Amino acid sequence: MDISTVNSLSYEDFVDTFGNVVERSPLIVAAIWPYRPFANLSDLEARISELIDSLPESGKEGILRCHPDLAGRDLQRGTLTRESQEEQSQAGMASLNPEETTRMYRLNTEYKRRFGFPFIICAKMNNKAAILRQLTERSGNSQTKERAHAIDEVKKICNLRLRNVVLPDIQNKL
Ligand SMILES: NC(=O)NC1=NC(=O)NC1=O
Repeated sequence: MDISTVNSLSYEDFVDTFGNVVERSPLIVAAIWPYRPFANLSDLEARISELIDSLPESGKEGILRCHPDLAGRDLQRGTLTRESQEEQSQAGMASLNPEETTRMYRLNTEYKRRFGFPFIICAKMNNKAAILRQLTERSGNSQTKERAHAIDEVKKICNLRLRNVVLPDIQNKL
């Protein structure tokens, strides 16, 4: 849809359409609906980013805790959201061998024990090797640095999900 269609949505339709651009956190888009009309896709992205940044650290960590592990319980059970399923599969998380699955589980468990939220990376911008490398490298970060890094990844995931629904700005001008 184009940005004028986005701006014409009722808040119910807006939340129905965009409610999962931040994984399992529809409150975020419900909160920015009153900022319409959005000038373009970038404006919509900026409003979401500003809302996230305005949250206290506990709120940011709450967003992080709404994300499923990569190659974790939800993937195994088939209970991932449609978006997460597609993203994780595309990054090879659904086709790990037993050794890789065990390694992901062990690293994810250690990461969650250390930080109190799951390891988050924009799967669509990475492959299996990059994800494992990042999970290892980022596990050494401070709480503050890692929370900020994870929020940046949430925004990348959000922006890609938005592009699946809203035509990028340039197409509106053609
Ligand atoms: N823990 C995660 O990073 N999860 C995810 N990243 C994505 O890009 N999709 C997910 O489900």
